[in-house]
Amino acid sequence: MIVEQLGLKDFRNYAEADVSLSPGANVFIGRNGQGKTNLVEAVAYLATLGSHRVSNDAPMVRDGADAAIVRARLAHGERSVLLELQLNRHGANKARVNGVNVRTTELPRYAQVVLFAPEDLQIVRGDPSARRRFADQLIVQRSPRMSAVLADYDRVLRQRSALLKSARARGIRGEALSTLDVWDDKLVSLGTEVIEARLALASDLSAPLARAYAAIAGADHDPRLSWALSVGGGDPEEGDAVDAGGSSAPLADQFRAALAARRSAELERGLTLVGPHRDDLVLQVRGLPVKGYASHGESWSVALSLRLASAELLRAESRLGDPVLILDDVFAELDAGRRTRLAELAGGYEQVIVTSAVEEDVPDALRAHVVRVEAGEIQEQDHV
Ligand SMILES: Nc1ncnc2c1ncn2[C@@H]1O[C@H](COP(=O)(O)OP(=O)(O)OP(=O)(O)O)[C@@H](O)[C@H]1O
Repeated sequence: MIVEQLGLKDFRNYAEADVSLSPGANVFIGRNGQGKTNLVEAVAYLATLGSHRVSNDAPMVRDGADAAIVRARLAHGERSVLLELQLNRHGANKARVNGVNVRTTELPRYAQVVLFAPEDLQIVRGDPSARRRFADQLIVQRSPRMSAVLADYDRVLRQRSALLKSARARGIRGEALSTLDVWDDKLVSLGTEVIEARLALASDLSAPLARAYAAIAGADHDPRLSWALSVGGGDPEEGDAVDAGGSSAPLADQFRAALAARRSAELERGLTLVGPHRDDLVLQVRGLPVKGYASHGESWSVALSLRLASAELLRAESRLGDPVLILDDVFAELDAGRRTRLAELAGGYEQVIVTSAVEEDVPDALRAHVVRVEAGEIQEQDHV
C-alpha cells in the first residue's frame, strides 16, 4: 500500500496542508516542534484509529477549531481509494471511503500502517498495559473484526467490575451473587477469544522478531516473547511471574477455574482479577526479561524490532500489500551500523516515511523525497 496524497485541515498545528508522497522513501525534515510527527500521526491514525501519543482525540483538533479532517489517497497496486476522517471535538467522528459514509472502524480495512516512534520504548519499559495495547492494536490490524470482540470484552469487564464494586459496598458475599455467573459466562467467552488471538500473535511474531532483532542489533541475542496469563494463577498485572501453558486443560476451563478460585479476592477488592486485561507480554533477550535488565540500546532495539516484525507479519498476511512503514525520529538514536541496517530493511518496503530534525542523521538511501516542514506548513518538496 502507498499513500499518494495526504491532506489535513485543522489537524494539530496544521490549518491546511497538502503533501504528495512518493513510492519508496519519503523523509520529513524540520526543526523540533514544527509538525513532522503530526503528519505521520495523521497517516497512522487512519490505520489504527488512534494516536501513538495520546489516548483521546481532543489534542488532534487544532486549537480553536471544532473538527480536524484527515484525507488520504491510497494506492493498492492499480486501485486507488480516498479515505476521509473527521475528528470532532464534540460528537462522534465520521469517516468516508470514496465519498461514501462508513463507520470509522471500516478505515483500517483499507489502510495498513506500522509506525515506530520513541514512545514505543514504553512497550518494553512501561506497564503491562502498554504491551497489551501493542498486541491488541496488531491483532485488530491482522483481523479487523477483533476490534468488536475487544470492545465487547471491555464493556463486559466494566459491567462485571461495577457489580463487584457495588456488592462489596453492600457487604454481599460470593454465594449470594448469582447475577455474577451471567457476567462470568460472557467474560470467559470473549476473554478466551482475546487470549487465543494474543497467543497466536506471540507465536507468529516470534520468528519475524528474531530476524528483525538480528538485523538491527547485528547480533543474535535470542529475543523471545510469551504471555504471562492470569488464568494460569497469579496476577501478571501486579508483576507475578506465571508459568504460561502450565495446564493442558482447555483455556475456557482454566479461565472458569481461576475465576472461582479468586472470587472472594475479587469481592474483597471490587475488581475483576482474572482475564486478558491482567495479562502481560513477557519480552526476553539473552534469557533475561528486557524490563529491568536490558540496556537502553537493547531496549530500543527490542522496541524497534517489535514494530519491524509487526510490519513483516502484516506484509505476509495482508491483501493490501506492504504496510506503510513509518520511522518517527528514530535515526538520531542509532549508531552508524544500526542506521545502515535499518535503512536496508526499511528500503525493502513499498513505502517508508521517515521524520528527522537533522537531515544528515537519515541514511542517503532513504533521502529520495525530502519534504521540509516549518511551523505547521509544508515548505518545499524535493525529489532527488
Ligand atoms: N491541537 C493542536 N493545536 C495547535 N498546535 C498543536 C496541537 N497539537 C500540537 N500542536 C503543536 O504541534 C507542534 C508539535 O508538532 P510535532 O510533534 O509534529 O513536532 P515535530 O516536528 O515532530 O518535533 P520534534 O522534532 O521535536 O519531534 C508543537 O508546536 C505543538 O504545540
